[in-house]
Amino acid sequence: MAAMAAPPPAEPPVPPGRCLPSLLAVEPLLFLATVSLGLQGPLATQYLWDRLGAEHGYSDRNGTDSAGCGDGNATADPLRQEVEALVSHWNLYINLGGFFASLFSVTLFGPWSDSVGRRPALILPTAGMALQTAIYLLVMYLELHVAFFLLGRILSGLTGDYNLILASCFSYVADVSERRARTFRVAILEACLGTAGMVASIGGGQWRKAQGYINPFWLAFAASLAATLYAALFLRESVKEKKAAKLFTLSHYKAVYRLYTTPERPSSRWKLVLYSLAFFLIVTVHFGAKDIYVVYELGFPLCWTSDLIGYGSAASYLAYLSSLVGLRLLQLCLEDIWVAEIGLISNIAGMVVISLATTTALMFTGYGILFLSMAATPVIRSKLSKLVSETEQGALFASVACVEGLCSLAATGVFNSLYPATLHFMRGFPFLFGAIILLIPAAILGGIQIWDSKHDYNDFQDASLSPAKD
Ligand SMILES: Nc1nc(=O)c2nc(CNc3ccc(C(=O)N[C@@H](CCC(=O)O)C(=O)O)cc3)cnc2[nH]1
Repeated sequence: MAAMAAPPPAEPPVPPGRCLPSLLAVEPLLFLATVSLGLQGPLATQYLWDRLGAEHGYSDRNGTDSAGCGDGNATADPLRQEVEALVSHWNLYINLGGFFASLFSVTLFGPWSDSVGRRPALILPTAGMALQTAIYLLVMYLELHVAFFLLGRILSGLTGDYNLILASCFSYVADVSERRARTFRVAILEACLGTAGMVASIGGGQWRKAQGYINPFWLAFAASLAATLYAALFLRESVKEKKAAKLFTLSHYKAVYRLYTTPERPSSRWKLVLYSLAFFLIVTVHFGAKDIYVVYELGFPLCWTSDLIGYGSAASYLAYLSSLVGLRLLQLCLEDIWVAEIGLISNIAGMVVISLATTTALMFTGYGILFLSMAATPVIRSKLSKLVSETEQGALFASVACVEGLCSLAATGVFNSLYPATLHFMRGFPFLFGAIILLIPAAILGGIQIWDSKHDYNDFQDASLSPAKD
């Protein structure tokens, strides 16, 4: 693609008359919000288990951890099956409620933030998350009906939820980064996400075992409140030309629609669609694999105990950090898109090894091979961001956040039903399936790059001109 002569963005001015430090880093906010989310998810599921189990006279304190190793006794208990079904139904209602509420709000607030600035679009969803955690705490203290979980999630969904936080953070980074440095800045943000996930999942699990739900949930509340205060008091605005804009108008939805229908250049339209498709497939496979790691590791022949499962989870989160380092090093000698291809190869190879893993050593080898697997998504995010103008970043990342919400639903649906259906002929089949699916984004990214380089060749009519790097 020919380099557009975009000037590096000027640092946004510090608002006059503010005495508080004004930071240009959105990373701490994403870290706090992700810790809060990462603590809440498993704790809420576990709470549902114990509450619904107690209501139905089933008292297995270990809940989901005690699936047993290959003997099938634990899963054959009809009461257990009933509770399992209830928990997964409630989880599904809560997730669907949150998804549909945030679908409307993210596509409203995202484009709105292109006019009024990113800070309002960060304060609102973090406050919504704090409200949700507060409602969950009330449910736990007062033993209210679990349907209040759904209410809390829908209220948080209406303020944009975690999806809007992600969208606003990535738009923020796009606002403040130079085009060439963007991929790495996006990767840093993703690494924050991974580190926070690791802290929350390992710390949260141990803490719950020691003290129950309430205290870790207070931390989740504190983390989302801290994120809100950070956005309100410390974060500097990144949108350079703010203007007042009405919130409740259809024009915000139209801005998202326009992205895909009337982009600056004709070729941008199908590139947006293809990159989004590649993003959808990659993230769906990642979420889907995450969903079934634990059951896969608990079952025969791996039969992992809870501490090994903790190490496995840590290893899968480490991929965010190793991918960041790998991306930086590979960027020294390769174009971004080839770094993404290497990331996908690492992902495919790792998933194949995991699908065949019969021993602990082989399983960890698989996790090891996945060390570059998180390098592809920052490249795609950065490519997408460069296809639209500076004033459309909010709209773009809002649509990417919706794609990510869809990934979550698709992954849960496909991988959670594929696993039990293929258990009898190959336990690791869903991982192999994921590896095969990843060939599609690999082909899409390669195809676009080859098309781009041919296009540049035609434009310049000079075989010696190398394609511009962005
Ligand atoms: N089915 C399912 N499984 C999950 O584990 C899950 N986790 C979340 C928690 N939220 C999130 C959101 C974003 C990222 C994330 O890492 N996003 C990066 C990279 C995506 C990737 O390459 O996998 C990003 O760029 O958005 C992780 C967890 C949401 N839905 C889920 N859905």
